[in-house]
Amino acid sequence: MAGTESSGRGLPKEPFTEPSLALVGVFVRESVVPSCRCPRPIQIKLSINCSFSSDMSARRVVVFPSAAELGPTLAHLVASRADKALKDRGRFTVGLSGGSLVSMLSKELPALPDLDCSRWLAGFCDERLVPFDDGESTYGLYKSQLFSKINIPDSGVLAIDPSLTVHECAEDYANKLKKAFPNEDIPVFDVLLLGMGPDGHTCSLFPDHPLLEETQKIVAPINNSPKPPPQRVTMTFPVVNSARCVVFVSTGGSKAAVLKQVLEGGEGPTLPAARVVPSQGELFWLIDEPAAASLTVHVERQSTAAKL
Ligand SMILES: O=C1O[C@H](COP(=O)(O)O)[C@@H](O)[C@H](O)[C@H]1O
Repeated sequence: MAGTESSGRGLPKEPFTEPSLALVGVFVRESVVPSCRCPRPIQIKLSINCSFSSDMSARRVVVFPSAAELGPTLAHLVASRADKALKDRGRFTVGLSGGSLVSMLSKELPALPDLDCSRWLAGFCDERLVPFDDGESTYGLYKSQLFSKINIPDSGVLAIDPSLTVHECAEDYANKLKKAFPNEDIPVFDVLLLGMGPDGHTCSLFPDHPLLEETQKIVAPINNSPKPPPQRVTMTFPVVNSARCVVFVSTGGSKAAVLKQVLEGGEGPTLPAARVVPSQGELFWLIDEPAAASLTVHVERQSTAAKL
């Protein structure tokens, strides 16, 4: 929706547009129609409802010429939210995703000058249930490509235990999150970094899967992932939508069709990525021109390292 983009915590940016406006006028008076003998009250209700969904007003879709030009902005965004979190709460909590994000973050974060990750707590939005030395292990990839290059302590990384069964693993990881967020029923991450598959999945929340309706668990097991490997654990929507800031990164022409469906809607059930609507947080979609090729919604265009 053009002109209703927002920069933070659901507050409209510019031009100012009240996200929800409801005017209800009720007039009650006695009948003054001479021919009417009964002094029955006449009640007229006027109702004007202008509703803009707050999720739409909070979303920012930012398009870069290429993935290479998007990367530095992603790193700046993470670093700026980290600075704020460290000032406000003394630590920065971030949820990482696998897939194409691993290499982008591993290149861009260590390139930032003066990045201090000593008070970071990094978890995983989803994880594949494979040994850490398997090429499919998201933790394994981040350990070798990113954690080895930044000063995050081992205690600052919340990893799964791949020796457990998938159900035990989800429960164990949920307990680790609860321990890390002792004052919150649902962990509130400062930033969640998400990817989206060409089928519209995000985390390991796949289209038409019963896990999309999970409201009780904060982490769920999945035994039948349509994308290999089949056994995974994933954060659920209650956690994803509680974050202070959610950042999707989606690049390449193979994402164009699904991105259009997710950002503009269409026929059929709402895809998992479109169900990411932080209840009070920021929502960014950082995409490149090939991925944005079919979009008709309002987008912001940036050519180089932008400060978001
Ligand atoms: O399997 C997964 O895929 C998604 C999307 O990955 P991408 O390579 O298309 O960006 C990823 O976000 C998720 O963490 C991962 O487990």
